[in-house]
Amino acid sequence: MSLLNETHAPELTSWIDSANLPGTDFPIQNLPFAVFRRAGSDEAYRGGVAIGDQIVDLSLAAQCGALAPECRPLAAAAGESSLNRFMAMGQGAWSSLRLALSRALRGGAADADRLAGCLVAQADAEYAVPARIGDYTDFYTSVYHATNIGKLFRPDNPLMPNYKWVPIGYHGRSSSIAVSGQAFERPRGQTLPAGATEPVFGPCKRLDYELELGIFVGAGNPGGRPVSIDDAESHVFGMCLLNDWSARDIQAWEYQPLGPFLSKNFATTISPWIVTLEALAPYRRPFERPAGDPAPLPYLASDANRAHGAIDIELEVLLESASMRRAGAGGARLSATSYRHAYWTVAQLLAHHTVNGCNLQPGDLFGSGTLSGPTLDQAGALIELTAGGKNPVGLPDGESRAFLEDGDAIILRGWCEKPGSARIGFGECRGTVLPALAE
Ligand SMILES: O=C(O)/C=C/C(=O)CC(=O)CC(=O)O
Ligand SMILES: [Ca+2]
Ligand SMILES: [Mg+2]
Repeated sequence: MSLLNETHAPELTSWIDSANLPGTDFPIQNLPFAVFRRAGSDEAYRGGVAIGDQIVDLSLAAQCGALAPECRPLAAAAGESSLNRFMAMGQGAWSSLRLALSRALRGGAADADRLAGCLVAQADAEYAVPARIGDYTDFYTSVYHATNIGKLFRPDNPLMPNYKWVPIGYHGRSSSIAVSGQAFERPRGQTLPAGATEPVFGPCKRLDYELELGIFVGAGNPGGRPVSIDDAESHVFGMCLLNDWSARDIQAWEYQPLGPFLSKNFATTISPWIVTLEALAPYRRPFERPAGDPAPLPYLASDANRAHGAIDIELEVLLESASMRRAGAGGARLSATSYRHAYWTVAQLLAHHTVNGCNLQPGDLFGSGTLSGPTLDQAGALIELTAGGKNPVGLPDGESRAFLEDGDAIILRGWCEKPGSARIGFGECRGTVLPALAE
């Protein structure tokens, strides 16, 4: 069965000119969802869809008459101050609204003038976390990250024997997830200095980022009713960029035996735009395991997952120091990789999460886990790029970084691109480190 439909046709163009420019993240084939309002206003936040450099205000679009009557309740749900009710409506609803918007935004659309009255420029907008995130789970799906970081934390046993059998994850903290633009104080906590036998308390000295994708659950499942691998993707609303800020010195001291706790729960930043799985359909590819690796257990395997379980999403991390920001120089690229290197697919993560009877709810969020690729320049965290801080990376302003300094901003970007298909972009995810609170 083809995953493609008329909304993916590469020749489609919009009556909004900026959506037709080469290199835009948001052509008419993308149509990602966010929650926004005019920056600095006290307007209510509402749902919108990106098109070029504009946002279609879905709360207005539901009433403007440009959409077919049967789609207006869908636009009204997606136009609320969080996307949860729309997410709960399921894949048929998401697909119907996407098709209606695609048709209404195409060149020559009959009611373009009505929809034109529902546009807000992205340059004038500010964003909110797009859903009420009830529960947040962070996975560990890059075998390269697991091996690299495992060597640093557990030199004798870098890749644990369970890794190739079970998708590893931990339960994170949903209420400290914020949208791109987040700034947070450097965390303080307990660490064990090298060679010491007792911990000290103070500001984190090894603050790191993690390049991840976020996966938003759409339709949930009741407790006791696992989702099969073949149904799993119908429960996924879409994907965003995610930075799992990590205090490595706090992590190294606290993580055994129950996993990360205060080292990762102080801040997590996501991009405002959620790109639907439907928009990503042209970039699906076969999911392959290296020869000799064990076949997944049957509940984690299916023909469809093998045929197109992986997704080719290009990813990059940039660092902008305070001095680079003052100079207006923009960020410098630290690394780039692709989501196609992941060891577990989105469908496997969701099937695994529910296999014990665990329920998922609309708006729940998964982190993919740090997305490091096979070579060192594809590493998704500083601890890997700098070999635990031993080999600092140089920056264009002459400074270097073993770990993050106060004032540093980390910018994540993601996009899909190939000949014969429209570019599908994720926008950006930016977060800034503030100095720690005074002792
Ligand atoms: O290997 C470890 O002990 C810990 C690794 C992590 O930092 C956990 C994590 O957040 C998982 C990931 O992002 O892949
Ligand atoms: Ca992580
Ligand atoms: Mg985190």
